Amino acid sequence: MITVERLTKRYGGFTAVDDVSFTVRPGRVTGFLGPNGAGKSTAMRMMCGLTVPTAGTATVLGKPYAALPNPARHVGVLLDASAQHAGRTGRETLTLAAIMVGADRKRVDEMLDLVGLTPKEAGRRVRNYSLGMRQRLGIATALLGDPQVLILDEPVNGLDPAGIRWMRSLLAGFAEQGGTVLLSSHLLLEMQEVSDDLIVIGGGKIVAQGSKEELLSVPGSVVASLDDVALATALERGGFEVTLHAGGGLATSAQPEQVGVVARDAAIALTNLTLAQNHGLEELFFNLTAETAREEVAA
Ligand SMILES: Nc1ncnc2c1ncn2[C@@H]1O[C@H](COP(=O)(O)OP(=O)(O)OP(=O)(O)O)[C@@H](O)[C@H]1O
Repeated sequence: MITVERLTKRYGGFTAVDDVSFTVRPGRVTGFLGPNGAGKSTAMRMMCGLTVPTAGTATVLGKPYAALPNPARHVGVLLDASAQHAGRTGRETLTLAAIMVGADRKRVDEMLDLVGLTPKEAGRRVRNYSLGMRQRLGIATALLGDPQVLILDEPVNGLDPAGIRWMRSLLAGFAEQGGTVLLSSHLLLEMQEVSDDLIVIGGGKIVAQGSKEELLSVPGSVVASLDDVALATALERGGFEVTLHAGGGLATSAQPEQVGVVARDAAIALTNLTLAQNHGLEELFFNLTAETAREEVAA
């Protein structure tokens, strides 16, 4: 469990993270989404004790990260896959991490195997790794201490399609065993696939949070009839919201069967009736962050 309460970070007069509160639950994969500069990395760094908050708190498993005894045993962190020592081999990187964490040395081979780095690749220096290989090594390091919580900044960045699929099943498996996963990504469709819960941030503020189902469900219908004006009046009288649909006809908060009943009672013939289309995370993302994106353009 990660609990963030009223977390704020100011750099001079600029507020990078603005009074942010959320909970990341165990047993779930939580996606942290937002446009460039939204404040994702800053918030994650504060959760891991790397950036000091101006105000508010972030706790992991009930304690500030820095107060956890041997934190890598509890929290696996991957904030910047490029930040690994370029002159060491992958195996050396993991072996050193195992010594520091106090993990059994045989975990090194287990983790290399888990993240799909071959013995030959593990023997190469990190400076010769592709971004995807660095991500795999970063994940191996994060998992080394057998943590209950994972905090991963853009972990699928640089992974090929097979790597993305592998990461998806790894994170789902981790959450299934009761682990807590927070990951940020720009890959909206990927987030839609992998996440159970979503937190959307824009301009340093949380603009939406909830389960994927809650955030992506668009209850309602699109309807056309022989008399849309009369149908709109009848629907509104029934307590439903009605707007003009961009593609013609009406969009309403009423479910198709409710539209059918209203139309029947008002003796209006329908010419088309469909469940409202769910345009997915991409549309949600652009709608929710449009205001901050416009501000950025205007600035
Ligand atoms: N040390 C710093 N000093 C001044 N401003 C900073 C500092 N660190 C981050 N910022 C600013 O805070 C804002 C949020 O940055 P952050 O890296 O958290 O965004 P992000 O959502 O992770 O973006 P991206 O997706 O591009 O990585 C940006 O405008 C950034 O320039």
